Amino acid sequence: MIGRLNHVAIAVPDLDAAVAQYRDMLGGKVSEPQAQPDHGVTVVFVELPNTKIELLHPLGENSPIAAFLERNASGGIHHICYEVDDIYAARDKLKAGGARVLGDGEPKIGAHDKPVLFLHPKDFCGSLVELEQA
Ligand SMILES: C[C@@H](C(=O)O)C(=O)SCCNC(=O)CCNC(=O)[C@H](O)C(C)(C)COP(=O)(O)OP(=O)(O)OC[C@H]1O[C@@H](n2cnc3c(N)ncnc32)[C@H](O)[C@@H]1OP(=O)(O)O
Ligand SMILES: [Co+2]
Repeated sequence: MIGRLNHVAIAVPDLDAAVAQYRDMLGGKVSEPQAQPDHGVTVVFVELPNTKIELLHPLGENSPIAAFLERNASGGIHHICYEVDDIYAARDKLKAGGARVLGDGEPKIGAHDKPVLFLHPKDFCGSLVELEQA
């Protein structure tokens, strides 16, 4: 069911510093910051030849990454995003298998303008999983 690795997300306390580090020290190709108010984050993508790194910074009052950054003051790997061919079929299979689909269970439009869903980290080896419609 899961396909390509779309991105690995890193929550960062200082987005400008993270962008400078990825661009200037690591030589990465970085995007402009994109506000994602529906997701409570601002994102910057670092494009690698085989995947992307998503730098995440909280946006707004109830950001879902706020508690994570409180626990990880210097930042940390926050989620991994796999592509799936049919996000509704994937969701239904996961729910039937007892996995917790976060939020109201309906896909939201993600940073690539495609539907995304999140799965509870406690159900997947302690790692928050994002699924993105391929
Ligand atoms: C733009 C879009 C895109 O790419 O298209 C995005 O990525 S948006 C990216 C941002 N959006 C999301 O993350 C949406 C889905 N995320 C959520 O709904 C939330 O972040 C939760 C996953 C439910 C966690 O929320 P919160 O940290 O407030 O919950 P909590 O403090 O009660 O934590 C419950 C337990 O899960 C653990 N926990 C929390 N976040 C975790 C993470 N990212 N990775 C691994 N473990 C994690 C905590 O340590 C805790 O474990 P213990 O109980 O053992 O202490
Ligand atoms: Co993501």
